[in-house]
Amino acid sequence: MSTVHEVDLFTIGAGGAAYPAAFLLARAGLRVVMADTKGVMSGNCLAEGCVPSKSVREVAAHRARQRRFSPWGLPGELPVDYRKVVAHKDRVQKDRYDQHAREMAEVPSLRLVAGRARFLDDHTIAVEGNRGEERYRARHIIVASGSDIVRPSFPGADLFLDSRDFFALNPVLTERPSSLVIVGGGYIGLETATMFHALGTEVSLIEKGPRVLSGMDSAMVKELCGLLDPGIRILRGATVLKAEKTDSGVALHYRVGESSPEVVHAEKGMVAVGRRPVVPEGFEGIGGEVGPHGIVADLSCQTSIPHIYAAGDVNGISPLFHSAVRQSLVAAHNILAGGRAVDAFNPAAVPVTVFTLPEAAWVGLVPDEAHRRGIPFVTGRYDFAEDSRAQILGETGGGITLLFEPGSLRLLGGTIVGVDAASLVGEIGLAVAGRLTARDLAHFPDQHPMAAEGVGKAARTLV
Ligand SMILES: Cc1cc2nc3c(=O)[nH]c(=O)nc-3n(C[C@H](O)[C@H](O)[C@H](O)COP(=O)(O)OP(=O)(O)OC[C@H]3O[C@@H](n4cnc5c(N)ncnc54)[C@H](O)[C@@H]3O)c2cc1C
Ligand SMILES: NC(=O)c1ccc[n+]([C@@H]2O[C@H](COP(=O)([O-])OP(=O)(O)OC[C@H]3O[C@@H](n4cnc5c(N)ncnc54)[C@H](O)[C@@H]3O)[C@@H](O)[C@H]2O)c1
Repeated sequence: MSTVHEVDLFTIGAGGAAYPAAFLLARAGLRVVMADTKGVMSGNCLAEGCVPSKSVREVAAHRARQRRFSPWGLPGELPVDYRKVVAHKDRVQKDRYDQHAREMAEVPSLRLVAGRARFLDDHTIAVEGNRGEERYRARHIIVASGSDIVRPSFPGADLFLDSRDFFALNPVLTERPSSLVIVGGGYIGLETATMFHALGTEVSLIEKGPRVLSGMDSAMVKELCGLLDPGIRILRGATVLKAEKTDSGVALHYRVGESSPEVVHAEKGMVAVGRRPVVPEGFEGIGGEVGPHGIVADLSCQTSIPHIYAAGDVNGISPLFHSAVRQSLVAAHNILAGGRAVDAFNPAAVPVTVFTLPEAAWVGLVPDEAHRRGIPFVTGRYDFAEDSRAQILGETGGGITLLFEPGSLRLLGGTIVGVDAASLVGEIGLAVAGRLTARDLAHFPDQHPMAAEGVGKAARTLV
């Protein structure tokens, strides 16, 4: 029988849902071990998600902006050397892995073990790694095992790449395809479509639902779709029938509604049809509750087993990196409080951005949700057509829509489509979290000439 290591906190996974808690509790003097199959800290955000996809996206955004600037004295069409784009992406990933290794080295009481963790009982975990099995007995556990790619099952789907093939370190895709067909019109499909179109690839996107970005506010999505480059071919309500290999790449057969089957040819295909939570082996066997969106946890991140917390993508509450980080800290605070729920995750103040070109972002209450829940609201609106920064950049489409509680004019939420949306949503989110009112926003002297001026101007339509 191997030794059982006694620890205060054990995390399954070492991504954004794990390491903020691990660092906090290790610095507080607790014995902490993180286990991750990758053997490094950072999870999928750095391995194949947020950071690498946005490293490629920013190059594409620069090229799109350069093309728009061509009437104003800059050469228009920049050539793209995609191998160097990938090299940049890989370098950012490596730099961040090095940075995280240095951060780990500063906290000697924190250990990271490489291997797959599984529950033996509600306090005991086995980790299967290169050196065989190690066992840990933990007072507290955070399950932070994240999510993984869903691969669709249509015939020939294995011919298609996925987001890992595009964005992992040393990825499968190293050359820019001349044409790309993407299955799935969610976050990853639409972000990838707009970035590769901006890099010069001919892009078709096939979405099975009646609209792309389903589940997001319909007015915001409609405004965004009106601003996407019409050169991106988007087919909605389409059923994929099969994919085949051709001399020049792939052929995807699909049908829209009841119409006759059609085919799209492309050099490469990508599937982006969602992610599913990864529940560690043994969790259900020890009585842990799992629902359709992953491990069932409340907003204090506690599961049905009081000393086991679940944070990040694995609980399906808000599958975003910054939500994972916040939930990790919520779990840590509640563990430090002896299992009492002294802290809770607030899903009503989480900024979200779809990093398309242009961007769309929202936080808190949005019109569709307000209608669905019967919540009354009044709106303040600012069009980027009037905005000095938008005019300077030639990006005058879209605008800011803020939702306020009638009477008190407390800010409940907002949507932004267009210039700097991903940055503006942070300011609006902080105002929602801080329970600010239209008057507070109207009186704040946002900087000129930046798009944030629009936040105050939208509020001033009501006070
Ligand atoms: C292409 C792409 C782009 C994205 N872009 C954004 C973005 O711009 N902004 C944003 O906020 N979010 C983005 N996301 C989502 C973001 O990556 C996730 O929300 C975030 O990584 C969740 O963190 P996590 O710690 O919960 O899980 P993960 O990052 O998935 O980490 C879980 C870790 O646990 C490990 N693990 C799993 N099971 C076990 C086990 N049994 N034993 C040991 N280890 C295990 C996994 O290997 C993994 O390293 C993107 C995702 C993708 C795929
Ligand atoms: N900017 C961000 O914050 C960001 C960026 C990328 C990913 N993410 C995270 O990653 C998750 C996964 O992203 P995703 O884009 O893979 O999933 P998603 O759930 O956002 O979208 C999947 C889309 O694929 C469609 N679909 C499913 N099966 C299909 C089929 N057979 N044919 C055609 N369409 C089909 C769905 O209707 C849906 O529109 C997101 O939910 C999000 O949590 C976040």
